[in-house]
Amino acid sequence: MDDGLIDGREAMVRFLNLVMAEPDIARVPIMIDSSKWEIIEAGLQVVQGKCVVNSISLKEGEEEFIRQAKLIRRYGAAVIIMAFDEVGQADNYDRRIEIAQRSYRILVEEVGFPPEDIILDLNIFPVATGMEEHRRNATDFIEATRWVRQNLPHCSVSGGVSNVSFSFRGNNVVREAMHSVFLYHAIQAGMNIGIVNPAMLEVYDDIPKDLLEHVEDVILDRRADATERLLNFAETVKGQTKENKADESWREDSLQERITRALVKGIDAYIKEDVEEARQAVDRPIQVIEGHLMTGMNVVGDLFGSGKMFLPQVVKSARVMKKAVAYLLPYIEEDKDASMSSQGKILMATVKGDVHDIGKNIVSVVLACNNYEIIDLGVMVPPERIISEAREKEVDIIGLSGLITPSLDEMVFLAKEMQRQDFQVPLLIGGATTSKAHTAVKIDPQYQHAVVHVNDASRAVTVVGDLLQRDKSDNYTRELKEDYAQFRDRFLERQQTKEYISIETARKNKFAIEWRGEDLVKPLELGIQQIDDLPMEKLEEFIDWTPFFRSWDLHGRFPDILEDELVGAQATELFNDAQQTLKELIQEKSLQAKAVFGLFPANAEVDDIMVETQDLGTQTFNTLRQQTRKASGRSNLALADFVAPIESGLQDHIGCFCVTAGFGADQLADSYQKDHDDYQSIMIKALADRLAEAFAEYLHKQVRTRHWGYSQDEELNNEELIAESYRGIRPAPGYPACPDHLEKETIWKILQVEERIGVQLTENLAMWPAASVSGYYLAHPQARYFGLGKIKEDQLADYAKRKGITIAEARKWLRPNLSEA
Ligand SMILES: C[S@@+](CC[C@H](N)C(=O)[O-])C[C@H]1O[C@@H](n2cnc3c(N)ncnc32)[C@H](O)[C@@H]1O
Repeated sequence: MDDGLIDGREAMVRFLNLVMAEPDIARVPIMIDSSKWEIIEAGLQVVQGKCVVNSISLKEGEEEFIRQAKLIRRYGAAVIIMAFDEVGQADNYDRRIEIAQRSYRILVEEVGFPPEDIILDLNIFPVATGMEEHRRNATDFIEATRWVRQNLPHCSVSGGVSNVSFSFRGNNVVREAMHSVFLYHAIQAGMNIGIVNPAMLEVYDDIPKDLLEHVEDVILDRRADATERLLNFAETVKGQTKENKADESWREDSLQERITRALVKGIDAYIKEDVEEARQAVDRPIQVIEGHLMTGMNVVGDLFGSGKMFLPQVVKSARVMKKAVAYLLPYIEEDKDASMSSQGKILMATVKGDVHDIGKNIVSVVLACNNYEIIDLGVMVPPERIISEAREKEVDIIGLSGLITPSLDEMVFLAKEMQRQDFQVPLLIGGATTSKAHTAVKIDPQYQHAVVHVNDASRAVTVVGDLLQRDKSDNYTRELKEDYAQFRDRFLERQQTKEYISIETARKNKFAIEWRGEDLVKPLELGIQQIDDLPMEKLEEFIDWTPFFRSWDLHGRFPDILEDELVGAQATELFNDAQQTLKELIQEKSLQAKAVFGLFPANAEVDDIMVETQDLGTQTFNTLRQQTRKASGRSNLALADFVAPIESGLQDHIGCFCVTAGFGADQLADSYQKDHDDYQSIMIKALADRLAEAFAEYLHKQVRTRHWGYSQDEELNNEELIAESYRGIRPAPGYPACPDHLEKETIWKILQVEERIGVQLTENLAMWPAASVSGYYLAHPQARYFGLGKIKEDQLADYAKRKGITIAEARKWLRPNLSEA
C-alpha cells in the first residue's frame, strides 16, 4: 500500500473492506503493513477482529512511539516493534538487546500494552557477504532472540528470513538450506514468528550432509573461512532445482495429466514412456499429437497468454513437445494416410547478409508450440530463396528477421518483390533494429497486403492467430493497414518539422574542445596485438546479465529481476540454467575467445580521422556529423571532434578492435537443435553474445589501464563498468554515433581482422560469427556517445567523395540516416 502512485489510505481501506466481505478470507488474521502511520491507522479503523500492526519503532523518539502504541492498544491490535531507535537500526547483539528491552519496558510500563501482544522484530541481516562485520549477523540475531525470550516475558520474536541468504540470490538450493538451518536454530532459541516464503524452504533433515555442514558453518559463524568454503561448494550445487530433485508423486496421476504436466513444467524425463502409453491406447499414432499433446500444449498456450508462464518456460515446453513428436514420427509415417493438421504454415528467415537469429528462433519455437508448422530457412537467406520456398511450400505467412540496419533495406526489397510477384500472404517483420516506424514508413507502402511489426514472441501468437482466422482476417488486415497508414502520416509530419542545416554550417558548430597536451596520453604500446584464446573464466565477472534476460522477454534489471514479484521465479530458474551451461561451456572449452586490437597515432582533419599505421601508411576513418539545427550552446557532433585536429599541433591517438566469443557456438547450438532442444540451442547463442560483450568490456579495461594506459589507477566494479563510468568510449560502427557499417571494412583492413582471428564480414557487413563486437577506442575525457540522427544530401555527396564511392552506393549504406530517402 506504500506504492508512490496510489493513495495508500484509500487503497488500504478498500482492500480490507473487500477482504472482509469474502467469508473464506475474513477469518484469517490480517497484518497491516505500511511504513506510513496514517495508512496503518486507516487500516486499523476498518479491519475486523484482532490484527497485527507492522510496524512501529523508536526511530522518531519516545513521544511518537508512545502515541502510536496507545492508539494501537485502543484498536485492540498486536504490534511488531522493529529494533530501531533514534540512532539507527540494531545491527549487533548488544544493540538488539538494548532496543528490545527499552521498547518492551515503555510498552508494558508506560502504555500498559499486554506483553503477549508485543512482537519484536530483531532484524535479520545477510551473512556470507564477504564483509568481516557481517559474519555474526545470524548468530547475533539468534543469541539476542534467546536473551529476549528469557528476559522479556510473554513477548514474541520475529524476522524476515530470506534476508539471511541474500548473497546467494540465484542459487535456490543454497538459499533454501540457509533458510531452514537459520530457522532450525532460531526457533530453538525462541523465535516463534517469521516472514518466510514456504516455497523457499528445504526440510532440515533433507539437506544433504555436506551442504548442511557448510551452511551451518556460515550461519553459526563456526570458522573463519566458512563463507569462502560455502561459496566454492555452492558452485557445485548451482543449477540443481527442486523440480529434478524431489516430488515424483505426479507420476501417479492419469496419463493426460502426466503429459500436460510434463509439457507445462518442461520435464522430458518420462515423455517417451508416456507418449508410448498414449500411442498404445489410440487407434492411430497421429491421435496422440492431436489429442494428448495438443491438450497439454493448449494449457501451455493459455498460461502463456494470460501471463502466468514466461518465454523460457514455453521454450522448455517446446523441447518436450518436439521430443514427443520425434518419437511418434516413425509410427506416423508407417501409417500411410496420416496427415498432420497444423493451424498454418509459416516461413521464417533472417534476411540476406545478416547472421542474427536468437529472436527468430524464439518466435519460431513459440509459434510451433501453438501448432503452426514452421519452415525455418535459417540465416543469410537470399530473397529469391524466400520467394521460391514460400511459393513451393504454399506458406500462409512469411516472417523476416534481422538485426543490423542494412537488413531493413533487404526487408523493403522483399516486400516490393512480393508485390511484383503478386503474393498475398501477410508479412511479419521483427528484429532489434526493426520498428513500427520503419515498417509503417518503408515496408508497408510497398506491399498491398498485411505487414506487421512484431517484436515479441507472445504477441506473435495473437497476431498470427488474427491474420489466419478466416472470419476475422479481412477486418484485421484492413485495420492494420489503416493503423500503419495513420502512423506513417503522423511520423512523417513530425519529421518535417525538424530543421536541418548545411554540412558546412554544421562543421562550424562542431564540438569545440580546448586542446591541451596534458589531456592526450601516448599509448604505452602502439601497434597491433592479438589474443588467440583468452580463458573464458576471465570474462565471467564482466558479464552484463540484464540484456540476457531481455532476449528471453523477461524485462528488468539484474540482479533485482531475480527477486521480481512477477518474473522473479522464472528469471531465477533461467539464471540457474544459464550458470550451469556457462560452467559447462567454460570447462569444456566449447567456445573460443579471440581478439585483435591496435593503437595508432591519429589526428582529425575536418570530419575524418587520419590514422598512422605501420604497414599501410595513413588510413582514414570517415565520420558523419549531425545536421539538425541545434539550440544555442549545443554542438553538431561528429566522432572526429574527439580527436585532436592537425592544426592543434598536438599528436593524438585512436584505437580499434574486434573481439569474438562465437567460434564453436553455432555448431554446438545446431547440435542441440538437431536433438530437438531449442532451449539449450538458444541458451548457447545468448550466452555467446554475453561473452562477446563481456570480452569487449574486459579488453576495453585492459586497454585503458595497460596498453594505452591513460587510466592506470582505474578501479571500477562490474556495475560501474556496465554503466560505462570510465574515461573514453568505444563507439561501434552500426550504432547511433557511427551508423555507417562501411567503416568496419577499414577496421578489418587496418587490423587484418579476418586473417588474424577469422571474424568475417558478410556482404551486408554483419560480423560472423554473430557473437562478435568491433569498434573504436577514443580516449579524450570529453568523448561521449551521441546519435547522428538524419543527414542531408550535401553530406551524402561529400561523404561519397571522401570515401571514393558513388553517391548511389553511399546512399545504399546510409539510407536509414537520410532525411529524405
Ligand atoms: C550495446 S551496449 C554493450 C554493452 C552492454 N553492457 C552489453 O553487455 O550488452 C553498449 C555499447 O554499444 C556501443 N554504443 C552505445 N551507444 C553508442 C552510440 N551512440 N554510438 C556508437 N556506439 C554506441 C558502444 O560500443 C557501447 O560500449
